Amino acid sequence: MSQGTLPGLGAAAPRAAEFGRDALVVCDNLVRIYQTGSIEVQALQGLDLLVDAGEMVAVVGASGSGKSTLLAVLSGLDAPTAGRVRVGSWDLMAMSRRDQLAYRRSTVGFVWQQTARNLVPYLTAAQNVALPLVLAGSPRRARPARVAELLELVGVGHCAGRRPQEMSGGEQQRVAIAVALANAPQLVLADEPTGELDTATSQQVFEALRAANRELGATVVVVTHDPTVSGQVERTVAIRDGRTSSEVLRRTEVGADGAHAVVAEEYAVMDRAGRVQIPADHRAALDLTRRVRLTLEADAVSVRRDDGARR
Ligand SMILES: Nc1ncnc2c1ncn2[C@@H]1O[C@H](COP(=O)(O)OP(=O)(O)OP(=O)(O)O)[C@@H](O)[C@H]1O
Repeated sequence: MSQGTLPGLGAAAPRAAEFGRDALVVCDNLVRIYQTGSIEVQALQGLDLLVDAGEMVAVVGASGSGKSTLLAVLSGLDAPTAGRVRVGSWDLMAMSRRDQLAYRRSTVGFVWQQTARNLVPYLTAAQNVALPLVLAGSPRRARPARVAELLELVGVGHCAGRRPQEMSGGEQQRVAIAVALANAPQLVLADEPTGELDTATSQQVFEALRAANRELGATVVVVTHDPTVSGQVERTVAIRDGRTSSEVLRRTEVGADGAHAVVAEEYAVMDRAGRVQIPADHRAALDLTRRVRLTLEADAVSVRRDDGARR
């Protein structure tokens, strides 16, 4: 090969597209190991997740599967042990303390499960929503209109002058969403926001998150055990053992009679190394054990039991 061809070859070689280049949230092979004494817990074990700007995504999974750890990483409160995590233009692995503060004030809003943790108890709803505006140095004159707009958006304008103990749990959570939205974050993270609420109240809190998504364009990632919430978003991501294992996509179809029906389809998630987790019930039904036979077909890859000698 002559030396003269090398620059030409370099120019022609396709560059591997960066994983999730156009996504707002990129989690690439995230690992989080907690060390308590001699015990090591792998809370995230190579988790990949992409969320596009404007999406509303529910994250579900058994207790201990790593959901809260994922949200803590995305909120900038916790740092992963390895991997790559980016939100917008922020590389969360390489943030100084000052960056972390700026990130939390400008880019991300957070709603916790415990209603008491979200609001300052001795401030009214309006004062709670104004607080992040004050901390971000927003002009004093613009604040009352912004506060009123946000409280109206989440349906608790009537609570403006009340302190948290003078509101129901659902009202407090909706005020908490308004607080999270105050500085117009690109990303809103909610960890079990309806965990302490009954079904009817959960629906109101979910509607407030949906308003943030649809009307303000905020991208929302909500961790939930609540089927009322996970059943109403277009994408539900399931986490198992610190990895994304499956996704349910929902779309609305209009039938011949004009009626709307939601169609939900479940997909397994393939990681970047090509690994797919076969659900336990599928494995049990076909007695799939350690070794399986893979066959490439015209439009599918089949997975069959190894009927050869068991070793
Ligand atoms: N600070 C910590 N120190 C040690 N281990 C931790 C810590 N935080 C979480 N873990 C462990 O990491 C794993 C994942 O925890 P995580 O809270 O992310 O799960 P989760 O899916 O949010 O669970 P839940 O639904 O019960 O809130 C668990 O085994 C948990 O015990």
